[in-house]
Amino acid sequence: MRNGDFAVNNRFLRACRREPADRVPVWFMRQAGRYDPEYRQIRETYTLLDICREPELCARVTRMPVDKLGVDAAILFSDIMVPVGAMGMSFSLQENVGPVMEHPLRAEEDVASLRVFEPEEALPYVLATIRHLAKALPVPLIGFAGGPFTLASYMIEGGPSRDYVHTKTLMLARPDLWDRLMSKLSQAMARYLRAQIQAGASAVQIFDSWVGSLSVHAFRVRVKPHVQRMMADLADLRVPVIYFGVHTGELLADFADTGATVVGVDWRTPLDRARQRVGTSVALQGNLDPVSLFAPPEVLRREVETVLELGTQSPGYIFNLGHGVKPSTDLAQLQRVVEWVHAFDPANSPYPPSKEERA
Ligand SMILES: Cc1c2[nH]c(c1CCC(=O)O)Cc1[nH]c(c(CCC(=O)O)c1C)Cc1[nH]c(c(CCC(=O)O)c1C)Cc1[nH]c(c(C)c1CCC(=O)O)C2
Repeated sequence: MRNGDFAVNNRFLRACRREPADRVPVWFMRQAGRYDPEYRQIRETYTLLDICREPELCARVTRMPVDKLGVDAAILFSDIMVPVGAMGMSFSLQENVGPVMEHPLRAEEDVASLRVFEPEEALPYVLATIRHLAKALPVPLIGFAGGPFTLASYMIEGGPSRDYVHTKTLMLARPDLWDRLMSKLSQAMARYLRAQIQAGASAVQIFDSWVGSLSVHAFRVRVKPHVQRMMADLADLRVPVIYFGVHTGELLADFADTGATVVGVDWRTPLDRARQRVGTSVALQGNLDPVSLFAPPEVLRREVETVLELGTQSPGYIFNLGHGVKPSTDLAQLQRVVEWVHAFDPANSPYPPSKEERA
């Protein structure tokens, strides 16, 4: 049994499929993290990668926001860099910086030596965590992987970047090598996501967080075919696949055309405009500005309702932030947001859905 099968009426999975749900479903990117004092306490003893390698602890951390916030889905606690290690590249996760590679990828041989790993052999602890969670969680579990552009950017830059000069230079100067790198990354991540789904994940999200740094043309020619292949590789499993990045306003139509079930939207693009761009074949997820959580509650409430009103104008909507929860966020603000989202009645929205949609 796949996690989530227990609830055919599950609101998160229903919204992914653009089916009517009793309430608007809500979860938060980075919902397990430093805003939670209990998480910070665990991090005093364990590194992030220690947590990932310890299935019982990792399952506990994954579950914490479900119990504390009342969200409608859990996201596996891990990091997009975990499978990069399994591909043969060493890295560290540096506090307030992000992933830093031991040796950045630059040459032909570096791409050739990347391993398209076997998930059960290379990352058994991730799959053990999912199996553990699939039995115990009261809500669906979202598995995830990094998108090929975002993973390539960390590998090539050697760490976080503002302008992706090395990454884009390789893409422009060596399109053949770039395509080989994209092929390996998308194949490895599709296999990894397949293994997560087979272990019990009910949906998966591809975090291509930084792909919005590309022009529409570069995305179409150099990245989109690989994302389409990933989606096609997973299609037989029939679970929702969410594709997300920031600064992707101009890419949204192409995102919808990858074969994704759900398109994640950052806070810059209003959801009604996002809907015009993606059409009606996908669900939308997003897109409250994570900084809104620092506003006084009454201001936050208006921000949440604006997002809800725009999101619920068409079927298939999942409330989320436009990017991850910031570490200094107040946990009580997240609790309030969940409460307000669940109290929201799409029928009382200024843009009520049709009778058919609410049937
Ligand atoms: C780009 C990216 C990374 N990792 C991830 C992305 C894509 C999402 C995004 O765009 O934010 C994905 C990720 N990383 C983590 C999760 C866990 C699940 C969840 O969302 O709750 C997820 C889904 C844990 C983590 N991964 C990381 C933390 C930070 C806290 C810690 O070190 O314990 C967490 C909770 C470390 C990390 N790892 C990465 C960054 C930029 C950082 C932050 C560095 C810092 O601010 O200290 C790479």
